[in-house]
Formats: sequence, C-alpha cells, structure tokens
Amino acid sequence: MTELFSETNRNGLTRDLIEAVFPMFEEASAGAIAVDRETRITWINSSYSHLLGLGDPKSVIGKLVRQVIPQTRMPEVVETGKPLLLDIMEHNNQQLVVTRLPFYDDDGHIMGAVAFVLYDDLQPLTPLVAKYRRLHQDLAAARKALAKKTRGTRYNLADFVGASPAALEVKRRARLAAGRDMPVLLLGETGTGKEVLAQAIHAVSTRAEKPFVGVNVAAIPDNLLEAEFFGVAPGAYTGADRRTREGKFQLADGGTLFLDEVGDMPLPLQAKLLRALQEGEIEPLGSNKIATVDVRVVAATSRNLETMIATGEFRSDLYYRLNVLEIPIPPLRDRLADLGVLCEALLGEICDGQEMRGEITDAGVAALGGYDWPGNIRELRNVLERAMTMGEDGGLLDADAIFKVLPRSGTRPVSSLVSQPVRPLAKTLADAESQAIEEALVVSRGNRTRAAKLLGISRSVLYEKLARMS
Ligand SMILES: Nc1ncnc2c1ncn2[C@@H]1O[C@H](COP(=O)(O)OP(=O)(O)OP(=O)(O)O)[C@@H](O)[C@H]1O
Repeated sequence: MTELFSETNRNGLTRDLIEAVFPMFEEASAGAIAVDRETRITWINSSYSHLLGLGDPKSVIGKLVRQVIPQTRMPEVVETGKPLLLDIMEHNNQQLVVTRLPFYDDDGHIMGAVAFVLYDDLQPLTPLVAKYRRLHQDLAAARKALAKKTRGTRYNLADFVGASPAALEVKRRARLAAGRDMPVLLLGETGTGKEVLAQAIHAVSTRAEKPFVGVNVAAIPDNLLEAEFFGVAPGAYTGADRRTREGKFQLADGGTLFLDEVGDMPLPLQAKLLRALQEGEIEPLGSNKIATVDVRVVAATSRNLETMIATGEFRSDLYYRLNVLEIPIPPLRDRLADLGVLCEALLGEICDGQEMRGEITDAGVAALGGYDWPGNIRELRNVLERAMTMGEDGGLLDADAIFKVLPRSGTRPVSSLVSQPVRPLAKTLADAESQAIEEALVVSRGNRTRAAKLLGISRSVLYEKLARMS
C-alpha cells in the first residue's frame, strides 16, 4: 500500500507528532483514508475499505476519492487547506461521523488530506443525528414550499394525481373551470383533494398571477367569521385596531377565494356572502362604506348541501350562486385503480430530501386496495408515512409492511362480488370485467399497457372498455 509519509517529509517536530498521533487515531477510528493533492486515494486502511463495502483496498488506490465515496468533502479540505473537524457523512444509507485534516510538506505546501471515521455505530450520537436528520428534512420541506410559493399556489393540475376514468373526469372539469371565470363548487369527502384542486384551478386560470386566498369556514369561530371575511374598519369596536384590517375578500381581490367547508357557514353570514357574490360589494365591519371587490369563488364542502337546504340549514339562493360548475371528487375507494400512481407520487413526496428510497411492491398496493379509505388520500399518505417509519427493508413496502400499519376496521374483501344477490348474467359479467380491469390497473399502478397485457387484451380494447366504464 502507498506510504502515507514519504522520506522527504519525515523530519521536524510536526512530523514526529503526526507520526506519534496517527497510529493511535487510526486504531481508535473505524476507518482511515488519505488522498494526495489531486484528491486521488493514496492509502486506505482495511477497516475503512470494509466499512465502505470495497473488496480489495488496493483496487481503489489512485482513484479520485469522489469516485469511490461520492459524498466525501476531502477535495474541499485539499482545496482550502482547512480541516473539517466534525462532520456527518451519508454513505450507502449509513451516517458516518468523520474528521478530515489537511497535511503539508516541510515548505508548507499542501500535500493532501487524511480522514478518519470516528464511529461507524452512531448509537451514542443518536439524538444528534436525529436532530440533524430533522433539520435536513425541514430544510428540504421549506425549500420545496418556497419554490411553490413563488408560483403563488402550492399545487397545479399535475399535483392532482390519478389516471383512472374518474380522476380524468375531475381534471377535465377542473380545466373547464379554469378557463371560465365562474364560481365552482367542489364536492368530496375529507382528504379527497378539494384544496389541491382549488389551487390547481387558480394556477391555470387567468387569475394565476393574482392572490389565491383560502379560508376554512369550519375552523373559524362564528363570531369572528364576518371580520375574517369582510375586514374591520379602523376603531370599529372597543379594542379594535386603529388601522384597517383587511378581510379575505379584500386580500383575494383580483384573484381566487377558496371557501373550504362552506356548508359550515352560519345562516346570517350566508346572506352577506350572497350579497358579496351577487354585487361584488362588501362592507367591512364597523364601516358604512361599501368596497368593490373582484374575486372568483371556489367553494368546497364534504356535506350534502341539498339535504341542508331541505332542513333549512343552507340558503338555496347561495347554493345556486356557488354551484355554477360542480366538480364531484370521488372518494379513493371508488378509484382504487389510482392507488399505484398515488403511492408512487406520495412516497416520492415523503422521501423527498431524505436519504430514503420509498417504493411499494405490487402486493403492497394490492393490500392497500382491500381497505375502505374513509380519510381518503390524506389517510393514504399517513399510512405510507407510518409504513416507511416502521419499515426495515430499505424503504421497500410489501404487503406485510402495509398490513402492519393499516387500521383493522374498514378492511373489506378484495372481491366485492362474493356477497351480492343473484342478478342478470350480463350485469354480473360486466361487473366482473370492471373489477378485473380495476385490479389490473391497481397491480400495474395505472400503467394501461401493462394492465392490458395482464388481462390478455389489446390496449385499444382496454381503452374502449374503460370509456364504457366511466
Ligand atoms: N389527487 C391527489 N393527488 C395527490 N395528492 C393528493 C390528491 N388529493 C389529495 N392529495 C393529498 O392529500 C392531502 C389532503 O388533500 P386536501 O387538503 O386537498 O383534501 P381536502 O379534500 O381539501 O380535505 P379536507 O376536506 O379535509 O380539507 C394533501 O396532502 C394532498 O396533497
């Protein structure tokens, strides 16, 4: 193996010291490596080559260190001449604590660098590493949010993942809504993506450059809703701010106002909202001046507004005003064919910025297909996140990993044909065909070519059948 210290740099106190200290370091550390001025490996001890999973240590001598350890910062040490006394380096999904030092010749010229792995077992440093990981994740999330914020909204239509006929219909309507400046009503259970879609509609509309303002009606106490919506005039009531406080309508002026859970709006406020929508005028609390606003409203609810109208809880005139274009978003249980692509997208999001690989096997996807998904895609995301946290197999989720985290209630037999009463043969056959197609799409993760192959039919026949199913 190449000598670390040559004859020419063996003299002097510094050399002596280095030579005295080096063997101790090498022995105490979990590995050591040296590079020359060109950052080529000149020496590596056997414990480090073992830790890195290299076969013969000699095989890497002369190679650029980055080719062997992509994450290394030794080139930085050689370039700057500054030591990196403590650093955490990721290599093959393990975190190594490393110290890197430059070394010089007698004339003070940099000769290269040496690095020691201090621990290969980070047990004593677990809290530190956990904190490091958390900060790493937070940073990645913040960067992503910032990138999306510069677009005005966090989501666009591509973020509404799904290729099933039902999902494509939702996207078709959303595109239609985006192209026309009319109120839109999104209907769907919790977690089906109503907010994703509202933002997407805004992002592809002519108002995209203007603000998107969201307000969750259910989350605000009734007595604060009016101020939240229409703003407050200066000194409107004792203790009120002396400055004008803008409401969501003013903040959204020129853009889109997303009214989430509009079914939870108290009746008196429904009347004021109707006026704002009809006249484009609002009256801030404590003000006698009318302000004009130009907003496009996208409302959403998980409640049945027609039933609420019948019971007097929701104004029918407001309903018709909001419901110019209605987009029903199907629950996840009704579009199981999208499970595969959804898993791929959600696992990508979950693992983003982390040194994790998130993948799911076909059996894992099929296991998800046996559950009822009352919390829809939000719940799916949580389940995948839990499975990733608890999983051990390098981030590959199989059926077992899914069953471990899937809530017990709500699982249903994959075949829904079993317990049905006898029906006309044609109907039973059509249902069996639909189910086989859905299952093939689940297994092929929405890949229609693969699904057609699995079903033993041509792609065009599959498209034909899918069109008939929608
Ligand atoms: N079609 C989709 N594709 C990808 N992710 C989705 C989709 N639908 C929802 N999600 C994800 O699921 C979560 C919940 O979505 P969102 O908040 O839009 O649902 P919601 O219907 O508005 O729920 P709630 O009614 O409870 O407010 C988010 O993390 C979102 O990114």
